[in-house]
Amino acid sequence: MIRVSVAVETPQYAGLAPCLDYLSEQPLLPGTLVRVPLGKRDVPGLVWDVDPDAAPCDDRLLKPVSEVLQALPPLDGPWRRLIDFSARYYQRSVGEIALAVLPPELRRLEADGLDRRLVKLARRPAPDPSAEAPPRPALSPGQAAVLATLLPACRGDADPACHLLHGVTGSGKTEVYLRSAEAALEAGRQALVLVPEINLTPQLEARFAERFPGRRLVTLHSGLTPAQRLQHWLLAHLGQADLVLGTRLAVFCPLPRLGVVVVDEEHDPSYKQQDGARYSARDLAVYRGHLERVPVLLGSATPSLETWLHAQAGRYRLLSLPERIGQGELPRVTVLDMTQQPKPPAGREAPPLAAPLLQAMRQRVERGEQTLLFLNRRGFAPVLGCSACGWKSGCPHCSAWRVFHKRDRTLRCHHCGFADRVPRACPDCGNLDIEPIGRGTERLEEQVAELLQDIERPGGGPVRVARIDADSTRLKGSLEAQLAAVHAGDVDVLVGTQMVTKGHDFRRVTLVAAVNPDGALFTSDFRAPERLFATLMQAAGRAGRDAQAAARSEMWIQTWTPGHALFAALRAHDFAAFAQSQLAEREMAGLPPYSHLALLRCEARDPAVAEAFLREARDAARALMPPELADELVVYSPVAPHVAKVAGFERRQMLLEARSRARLQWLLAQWAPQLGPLRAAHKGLARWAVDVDPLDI
Ligand SMILES: Nc1ncnc2c1ncn2[C@@H]1O[C@H](COP(=O)(O)OP(=O)(O)OP(=O)(O)O)[C@@H](O)[C@H]1O
Ligand SMILES: [Zn+2]
Repeated sequence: MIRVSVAVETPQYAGLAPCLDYLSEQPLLPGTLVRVPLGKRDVPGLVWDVDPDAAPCDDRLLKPVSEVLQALPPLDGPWRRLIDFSARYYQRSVGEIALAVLPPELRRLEADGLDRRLVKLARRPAPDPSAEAPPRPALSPGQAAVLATLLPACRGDADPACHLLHGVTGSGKTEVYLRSAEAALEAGRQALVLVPEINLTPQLEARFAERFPGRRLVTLHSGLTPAQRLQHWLLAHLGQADLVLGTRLAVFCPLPRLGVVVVDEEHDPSYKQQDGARYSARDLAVYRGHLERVPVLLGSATPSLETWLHAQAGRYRLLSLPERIGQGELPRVTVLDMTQQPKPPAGREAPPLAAPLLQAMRQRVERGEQTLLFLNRRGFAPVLGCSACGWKSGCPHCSAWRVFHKRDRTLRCHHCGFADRVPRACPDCGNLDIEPIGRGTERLEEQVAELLQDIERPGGGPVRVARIDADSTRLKGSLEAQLAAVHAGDVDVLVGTQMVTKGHDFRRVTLVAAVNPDGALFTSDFRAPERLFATLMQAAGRAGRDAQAAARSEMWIQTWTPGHALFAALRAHDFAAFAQSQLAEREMAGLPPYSHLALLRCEARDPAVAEAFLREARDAARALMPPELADELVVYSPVAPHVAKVAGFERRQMLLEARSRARLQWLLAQWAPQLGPLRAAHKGLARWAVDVDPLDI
């Protein structure tokens, strides 16, 4: 019998070694999928590289491997190094990450089941390699220049590097992705393309499928059925899929012939996983490129400040597309000072849209063009209140208001999901006059239809108002149908949340308006201005994408803080200026990307339990710190986050801040292993997790 080291899904804090030892009758290559006994169960595991520093143990105590899934080629060395790195960096065990990123179906399968799947897969017809692709557009001069730098690396003829493709909205970044992928494919390699949310951009998938009809394209995201996900993953791993288009989890997809990694909208927060191993797929994509010596292409009109700083410092190669395709202009930005708008009569609510904006919308309707209204709040009203006694629709389980949804007459908590019917009268005083306070997309949709009801469309009939948000797109296929209606011109005004601001190539929209985006600025998160700027710039980018209409395209912003520097930069479409001013502020304040953070989060029913755990964790971290590092590493005391109570659990968090990534990693490597045992001493603690490079603070 031969001893093998196996990664199984045990959390790091369980106090077990990163991999467990088992016995096998035959030698097993690292990366082989096996099933092994653990406790009373049989669990999936991956044979891992033997750690030369591991303590020797007695073979007589070891159990044999239960089953070897021979039919699956072993996961290769670069894949295992990516997992090793992720585990180390995000403070998880190797097995926790390695198994968690396999398709759930694969983890369940036994050897027979896997064999059957593979036979079935082999019977699938391969795409016809002679299928003809539609003619490609001639490159713009900007695209040609960018590709001259990129293509040699995608073919494998030049040194790989990480590139930032900073291209304004509508500058044709997708065409650059397509050509980069094409170069890799022609060199016999595979391309990995990451997108923030695949369902939001069915257009992108369609464009890739259309461009490469003779190639096999697979998608990987959480919306697939377990069987589809396994099938797509297998095709990638077996080298039969040439292109993988997926969300953050696809960064871990095994690709034996990887040739290029593209990360579209690299600034998007959804690249960061918010539970389990809280990894950043964008950051891991960069690491993977480095590891496998393939070029990485990060694309955005509004890069994250982390990426922008890397590009400025020359660590990433900066490629720019400063102009829209067809020399189309970017929309003219108007900042509407809401403090200067006429006051409504006493006792009346101000209208949702200021008169000049409404006028601009009327013009669009009359010309048969579309307007997009962006309001980042779904539901009818964020709160319901009683004017007599001051009662408000709080959530009994969270420190948050419940949102009034008019369509099904419910009050719903967007944090814990708790919902019930809207009361007929105030639950506290019985007053019948309970009113919505504020406005969400549902209400805006209703109000816009009312405000525009007196105008006639050129085609006849009333103005058609539609809404796209998480509520209107709950049913499968409904988002695609609604987007198709917008593309077909069957909608005059589209009201929506962030969902409508991202990535869509709307050809008929000439006016985009942000209705009161200020709220986003008044949070304690230091990234709030960066996020809002990106959102507004992306939203503006949905207007005037048809070069012929670009000159009359506009972006309007209704704001109570028109003096904010963010709006001046937006008016000038000057990302660089905005980034520079934000970076200067961050540097002064010692915030990322000039410092590096880790957060320990936890929750308990009793806040005292959460706080006691964090206080001890804090003291443990401080005890580890040599005095000479006092100004390089700061360990903060526990605090409550913005929404402190969710679903009956009190949340608390504590922050570690370091001058350098290496220092932070050094501290984490010693501190994190202490947290498991520490947690055991705090009965009543429900959950806890270390979040390295947290996004929301
Ligand atoms: N070389 C080209 N010739 C003609 N049309 C092009 C060319 N490149 C891109 N386009 C078209 O220009 C439009 C905008 O391109 P694309 O959607 O790639 O922009 P983008 O930079 O990704 O924008 P965003 O950041 O807003 O998503 C698309 O309709 C695309 O088909
Ligand atoms: Zn709640």
